[in-house]
Formats: sequence, C-alpha cells, structure tokens
Amino acid sequence: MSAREPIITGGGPPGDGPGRRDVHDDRPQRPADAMDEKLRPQRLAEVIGQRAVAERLSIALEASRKRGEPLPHILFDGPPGLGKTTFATVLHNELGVELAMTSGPALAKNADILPYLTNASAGSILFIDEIHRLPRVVEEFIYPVMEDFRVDIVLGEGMNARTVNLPLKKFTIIGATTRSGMLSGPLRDRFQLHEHLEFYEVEELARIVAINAGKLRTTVTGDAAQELARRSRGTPRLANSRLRWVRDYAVARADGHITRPIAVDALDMQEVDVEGLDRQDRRYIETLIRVFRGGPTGVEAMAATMNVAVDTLTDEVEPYLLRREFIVRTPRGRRATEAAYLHLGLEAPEPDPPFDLLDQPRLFE
Ligand SMILES: Nc1ncnc2c1ncn2[C@@H]1O[C@H](COP(=O)(O)OP(=O)(O)OP(=O)(O)O)[C@@H](O)[C@H]1O
Ligand SMILES: [Mg+2]
Repeated sequence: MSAREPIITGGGPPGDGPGRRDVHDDRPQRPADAMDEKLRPQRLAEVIGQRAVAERLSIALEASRKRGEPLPHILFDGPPGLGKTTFATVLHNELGVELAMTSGPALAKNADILPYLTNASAGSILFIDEIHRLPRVVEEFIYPVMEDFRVDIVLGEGMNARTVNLPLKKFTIIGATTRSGMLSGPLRDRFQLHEHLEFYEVEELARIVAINAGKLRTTVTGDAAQELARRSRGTPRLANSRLRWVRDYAVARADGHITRPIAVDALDMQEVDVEGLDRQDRRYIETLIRVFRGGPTGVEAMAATMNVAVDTLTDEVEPYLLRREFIVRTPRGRRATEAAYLHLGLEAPEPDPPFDLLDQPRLFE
C-alpha cells in the first residue's frame, strides 16, 4: 500500500475483520461521500480558514519532523462538515505516513481495535471518527496505548487468567467528534492537542467555492461565489454540495457558467433561504415559535414534535442557529430570539417582564 493512500475501513458487513460495524448500531450512518474526497485539500497550505488551528498544527508537524517522533495525539471537535477528517488527511499527507481510519461505532470490543494497534507502523496515524461513541471498555483499553504505546491483553480465564503487556510502535491517534462534551475526562486528557473547529466566515467559504468550482470544472463569478458562501451555513461541506447543485442548475437552465442570478434561482429552488437556512432549520424555528410559543423548551420535546432524532437537532441543526443567535440556550431550554421571529416575518412578542415585577403584589385588585 502506498503511504499516501488512506485505508478506509468501517463500512464492511458484520464479521469481515477489524473495521466491521457494530451490528447493534442501528443509527443511520453518513453515506461515504466520494465528492468530499475529491474536494478535500491535500496539504496544509491548501486549507482555507481555521488559521489558528492550522498554525498550531504546522508547529506540531515541524517539531515531529525535526525530532523524528510521531505527532502528539490530537482531538478535533466541531459540528459536521467543518474539516475534522480533512485535517487528519492533511497531516498524513504532510508527513507521508500511513493513515488508518475507523470510527467509534465500528469498534464494539477490544478485539475490533487490536489489529489497528498492532498493525500501526512507527509514526503512522490512526484516525478514530465519532470517538465519543467508543464503548467504555475499548476506551479503557486504549489508555495505555495513548500513554505508553503498549496494550495489556488478558489471556486465559478465571484462575488461569494472566495479563500480557504487548509493546507497540509509537504512532498517533487522531480523534474526531461532534460532541466533545460526551467524552470522558480521562480520554480527553490523553490527547495532547485539542482543536476546536468553528464555523467559517463568508469570505473564507467564498474562497473555497471559487477553488472547488475549478476542481469541478465550472466557472463562477465573484458575486455568485459570495452568494453561495452566504447561504452555506458557515460550513464547507454545505458550500460544496450547494456548489454542485448550482452547477447542475447552470448546465440545465443556462450555459453552465454560474452567475449570481443563477445561484440565487438554484438555491431558492432548493429552499435554501438568504441566511442559508434550509427547510429543516426553518421547521425548527417555526416549531419553537408556533408550538412552544418561542420557548423555553427542552430539545427532547422539540425532537418528538418534529419527529427527528435528538442527535440530529443537537449536532446538525442547533449549532448554527445558536451561532447566528436565532436561538439561545437557557437553563430551562431553548428559546427563539427576536431575530428568529423577524426571519420568519413574524412580530416578536414583548419580552417577559422581569421576575421580580411578577412577584409584586398587585395594587388594584
Ligand atoms: N479548511 C478547509 N478548507 C477547504 N475545504 C474544506 C476545509 N474544511 C473542510 N473542507 C471541505 O469540506 C468537506 C467536508 O469536510 P470534512 O469531511 O473534513 O468535515 P468533518 O468535520 O470531518 O465532518 P463530519 O463531522 O461530518 O465527519 C471536505 O471534503 C472539504 O472539501
Ligand atoms: Mg469527518
């Protein structure tokens, strides 16, 4: 296998080796997106935005090269589509080391992860996606790996059981999670670098759109790239998928060149609004305002009413709505802000009177 070729595992049928999926895991899995691969930056210099993260990683890379040691263990967290897998791939390309990929749900027991550990070559990278879904036993099994590059294997059973220490090559574990809050303290502490990825600025997304238009062999005007960027919820993966849709629209309805009016028509047709919100985002805000009178309400009640998984709301829908301040989180639940009412063309209600006013005895009763 070439050093540059990631081993992508985790999608095979049950029982087909180390990367098999947990058969008890019936949550829908994200489809492997070939387009993600095609549009992924390969080197650190090609990564747009996330400057502070990229700078810290370049220091880690340089130190690792100079000392001839593996990278420190790195944890990436942040909402979907912001570049966690991209950064792992970039680090592997920069160092020219092997990369193995698996994910938390695919590692149901110690035996599932063991081959990854024993096969890891010196300096290589093991990428564990959705690491917050790693079962506790497997998590504890990798503590000594992350600290001392050894595994403790129990051989035999009962009275005859004995523990054997198996030394491993020195390699790097890169974890990715959309839910860093769900990670246990001991696991989090074993990552030397913690990198949080934030939503991208419009200018950054516009640059990504312009570059990826080239890779998709289409042309886009500057203001069309801006419009696409504004409507991509701060997320490169969405910018990519919206760009693909607009490209197809431009081919079908015009000469293939993406201008701003074409981008606007295509995104309107897809029901992506001027703020980049899609149907599901607007349904969330509408439910919060119409059913729960603007909140506060718990996410479980929202999920049940909308008939979607709680995780979908917390991981995919809410982070951007929070970031744009369409909703706020309070100790009593989610609440719609004035901006949310205005976005739906509704009049915002008068703010609640402060509690102490409510508690005053009424004078004229
Ligand atoms: N900093 C960046 N610069 C340029 N393009 C980027 C950047 N980050 C992400 N992208 C683009 O967005 C796509 C999705 O990114 P990526 O797969 O790394 O997201 P992720 O954080 O791993 O998401 P998930 O949580 O869903 O696994 C990439 O294929 C790439 O085209
Ligand atoms: Mg990913």
